Amino acid sequence: DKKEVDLAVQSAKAAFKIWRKKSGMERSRILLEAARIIRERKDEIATVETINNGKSVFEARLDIDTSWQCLEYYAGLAASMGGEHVQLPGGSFGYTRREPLGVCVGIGAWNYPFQIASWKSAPALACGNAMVFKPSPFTPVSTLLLAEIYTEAGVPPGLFNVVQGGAATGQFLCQHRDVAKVSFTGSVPTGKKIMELASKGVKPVTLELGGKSPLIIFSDCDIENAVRGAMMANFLTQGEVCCNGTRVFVQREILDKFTEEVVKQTKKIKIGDPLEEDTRMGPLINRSHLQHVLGFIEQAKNEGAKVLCGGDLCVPEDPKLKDGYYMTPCVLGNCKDGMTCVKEEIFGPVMSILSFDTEAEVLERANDTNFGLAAGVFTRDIQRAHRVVAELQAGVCYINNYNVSPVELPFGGYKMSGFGRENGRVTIEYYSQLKTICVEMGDVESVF
Ligand SMILES: NC(=O)c1ccc[n+]([C@@H]2O[C@H](COP(=O)([O-])OP(=O)(O)OC[C@H]3O[C@@H](n4cnc5c(N)ncnc54)[C@H](O)[C@@H]3O)[C@@H](O)[C@H]2O)c1
Ligand SMILES: C[N+](C)(C)CCCC=O
Repeated sequence: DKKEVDLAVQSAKAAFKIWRKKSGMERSRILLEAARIIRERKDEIATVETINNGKSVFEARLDIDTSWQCLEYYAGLAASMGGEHVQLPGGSFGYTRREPLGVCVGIGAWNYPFQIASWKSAPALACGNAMVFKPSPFTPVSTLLLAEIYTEAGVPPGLFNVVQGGAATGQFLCQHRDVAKVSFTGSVPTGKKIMELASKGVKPVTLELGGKSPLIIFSDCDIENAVRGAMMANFLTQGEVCCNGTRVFVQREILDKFTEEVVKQTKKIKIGDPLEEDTRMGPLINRSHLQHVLGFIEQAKNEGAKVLCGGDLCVPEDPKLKDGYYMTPCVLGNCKDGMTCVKEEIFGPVMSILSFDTEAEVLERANDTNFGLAAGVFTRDIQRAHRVVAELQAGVCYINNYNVSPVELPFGGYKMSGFGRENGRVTIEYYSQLKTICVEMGDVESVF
């Protein structure tokens, strides 16, 4: 509630006073220690994440890898954050300092709970800020492990605080007068509300929102690779991934061959207990979301799409899983641009296949959306690959791969998929502010 939010912010504010005085090297050492502990506890954290979210433990381990890698990356940058020196006439000069913002708020979605908390807190802390983080109420647990780890690694108590709650708690955080910035990951409707709330206090925001990304498969591609790419683009974390390439545009010459192979591979995905080593798809986040996703498939059928596989409620054989929120991953054929399944973010394991003939046509159709988070292209023609990504209206573009996320590269959207970035060097700019200092070496030349 409001009182707890205030306590968390005050505690972060007190810790910020200590943390901002530390040198970049000192902050770096503590972040590296936190990264080491995450690596050491990787299996345990991944297990908690699987119980938290339902994704397979195999995949959760990959999320934990990108989390400690992010801490290591910003630990590496912490000591080299600096400004510039500018010479002015008469021996005068100016310089800039890159300074932290203060108490930053992180608000997370439920699909990558530990990873989102790490991707926000690592650059925030590296820049000298404190953070109060609110995970989704559907996945409240794993972020607490991150707080425990930061404390064990040596950050001042309160520097990374976790508050639990839903929309009301998030609103208190966005409106708090001692909060300097809000970084949000979640849906477009919530992102708009957060931007509005933050604007009242003129607080900068980073918005990592939803998507409906295109994946373009040209007939000269390596088909096996393209099929693997399309699987990566659609079925990680039960399809509950913001940057998924759910509009799969396939050039007509290879449509049948590609579709046959993608359906074959989709049917092979092992669904079941996400804690088992060979499971590759667990349950969706909750019953209402499962119904929501199944509803999109019904609507797709009504609008003329053809279910090529999956799309059904799934009851695994294991009796302990009978009430789980499982569904079979779905491939939809005969899709057209105007269908709901092609236009709206489904956030479930549903791939829509569309055919195309020419490069110009597919670019026009791929960009015909309000979203702009990601896009992909599969081709062996390197000139075409670069020409196409230059035209795609998306913040993250993949050539001959999809949904990999090296932390060295910035991640974030165009258009209604948000603004600001996570990861990469540029994110330092989103968690710091620039101070200009102008130094006079002569006398004041007053105009009065
Ligand atoms: N671009 C990205 O990096 C990225 C990553 C993951 C998920 N997403 C997007 O997130 C969405 C799914 O996640 P979700 O269902 O948790 O999203 P959501 O918008 O419902 O909730 C996200 C977070 O915001 C909080 N919240 C809800 N209403 C709020 C309000 N009025 N003020 C402040 N906080 C509020 C929630 O409690 C939760 O912590 C999808 O649209 C997906 O594409 C984007
Ligand atoms: C790690 N991925 C797959 C690129 C997902 C990033 C966060 C999106 O929901």
